[in-house]
Amino acid sequence: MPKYVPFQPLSLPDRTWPNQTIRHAPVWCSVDLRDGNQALINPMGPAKKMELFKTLLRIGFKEIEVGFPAASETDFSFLRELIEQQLIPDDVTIQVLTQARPQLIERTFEAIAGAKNAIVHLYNSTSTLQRRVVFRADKAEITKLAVDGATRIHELASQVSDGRVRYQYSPESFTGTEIDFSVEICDAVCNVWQPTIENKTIINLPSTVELATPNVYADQIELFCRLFKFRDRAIISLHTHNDRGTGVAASELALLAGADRVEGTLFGNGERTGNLDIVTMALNLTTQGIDSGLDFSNIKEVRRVAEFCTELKVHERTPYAGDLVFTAFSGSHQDAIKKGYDAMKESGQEQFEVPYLTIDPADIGRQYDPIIRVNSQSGKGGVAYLVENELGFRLPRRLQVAFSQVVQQATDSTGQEMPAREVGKKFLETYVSPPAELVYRSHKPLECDLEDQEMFQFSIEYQGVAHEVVGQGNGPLDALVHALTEKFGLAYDIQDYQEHAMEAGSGSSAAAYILLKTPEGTELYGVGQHRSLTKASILGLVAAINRCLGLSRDATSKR
Ligand SMILES: CC(=O)SCCNC(=O)CCNC(=O)[C@H](O)C(C)(C)COP(=O)(O)OP(=O)(O)OC[C@H]1O[C@@H](n2cnc3c(N)ncnc32)[C@H](O)[C@@H]1OP(=O)(O)O
Ligand SMILES: CC(C)C(=O)C(=O)O
Ligand SMILES: [Mg+2]
Repeated sequence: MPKYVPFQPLSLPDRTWPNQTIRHAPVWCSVDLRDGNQALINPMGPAKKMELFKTLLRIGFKEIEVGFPAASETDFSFLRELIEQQLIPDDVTIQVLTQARPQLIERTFEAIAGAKNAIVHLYNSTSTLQRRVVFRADKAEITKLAVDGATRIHELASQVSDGRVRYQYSPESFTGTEIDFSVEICDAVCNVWQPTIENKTIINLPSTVELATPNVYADQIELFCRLFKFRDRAIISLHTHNDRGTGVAASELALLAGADRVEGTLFGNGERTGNLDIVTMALNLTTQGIDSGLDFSNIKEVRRVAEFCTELKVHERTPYAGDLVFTAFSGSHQDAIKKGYDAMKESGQEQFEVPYLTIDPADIGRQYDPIIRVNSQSGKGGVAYLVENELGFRLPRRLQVAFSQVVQQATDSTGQEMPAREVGKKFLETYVSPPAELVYRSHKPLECDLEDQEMFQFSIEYQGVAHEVVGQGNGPLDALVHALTEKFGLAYDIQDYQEHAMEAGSGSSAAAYILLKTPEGTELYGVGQHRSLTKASILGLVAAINRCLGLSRDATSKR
């Protein structure tokens, strides 16, 4: 006998769910304070429970499972505090879990006394495995347990006069239960509760343990809905766990299969590998243009509260909320993200279309400036994005390539990420203010008789000595190059010149990019920035010359 036996999926060749799409949000129920809490190393005390409860209200949950009051004094008194202090808004229903045991049910009703709206959630396990090893009971005995529990709940609920009590039943371990038996036991419970179209019962079909691929769960839900006699008088609820890492997928596919409601927790906290991550599922809907009804516009705050209350960290790669999910390290991703943002800016379009990003980080209170980070895997796109973001320089393509090599050398040698500010600093010290043998002070135009030519006098310092040099050319840059060649024998050719106005906020100055070629054929960029475009250009040229001079200094010192 093999140690692991494959799950035997049911046969549903005429399944319809693959042809469906999700068009609206389900009813959400948070089980953070119960299923999430029961799975914590340090279960929440009253203060943490209250903080999380208030956060769940702010997010917009209208159904919240607040505990298992018959199992825990903390849960019981928390519930009493919520009710007695009138902390439950009228449009919010609290839910409480109980096993199908009379004393526990009675204690549960004591806990909810005075609540305006409550769901009493009854469960018992129905799977073949649990029937055999835990309950050692046959189907009839398991059904009797559920029916007796449902009956006691019905009796106690009929005595409640000051609030509305709704019913929920979970055939726990539904995924490991034969569908016929799940239907049979849910029908039996509903025969007791007699739901109506106006007063539906919630039938929660948990993937208590995720045993198979998510499509199998969807088949189970679709078939259950077809066979269940009370389908029209029931709200079909999902409750997935994440043992195979597909808790979200299973809930999404099962919604296609006809479910109406979903239980889960923030960031998927819960037993073992966790519950359904409601944040992910809700924001997946947002990315499809569907209003989830939940507010995650400040996801950092939601995460802070969840981490504080559960004492568990949200992983860096957790969808939407993780530290690294709006960060692209690799070059081609960075390049594409930059181009995507540029294209959106240029076209002014509202539709969010940026490669590699499914959601606008700003919509969930995150910023996109730390999206791009630079390490040795990065390329020109990301490096250029950071320089533009940090300093306002829009680098010409060849300069992007050149600077990304400078950054790569630095990150390769340290093996570390280079933070945005460091990238900016590296850019400035490499291209804008490299070590200066030549310093520009000022310039003034002189009379020039030659057509298409201009003459200038430049005040400069070269190797620590002040000079006045005169040169002529087709503009100030050409004139300075000629003056320096004549006076000091500095023979560099301008290969490329580009400029742009810098965006408002950076002092409405101009940036100029000068590519110089040395007599040996090396090409080096210099960059200038100034309120005057002419001065920005001269400063860029002087920076490029200083880089050329630095290169020959290095070559001499190596000889
Ligand atoms: C999948 C889920 O998340 S289910 C929710 C699980 N959550 C919790 O259990 C929360 C905390 N639970 C507890 O503190 C305890 O289990 C209590 C207080 C509820 C009950 O405690 P105890 O009575 O000491 O017993 P314990 O939990 O060990 O009980 C197991 C017994 O209950 C029976 N049982 C288990 N679940 C159920 C159920 N849903 N309905 C009826 N009986 C049940 C078992 O068969 C077993 O019976 P046995 O003693 O005859 O063998
Ligand atoms: C109590 C039930 C719904 C549960 O938590 C589960 O089956 O996972
Ligand atoms: Mg659960």
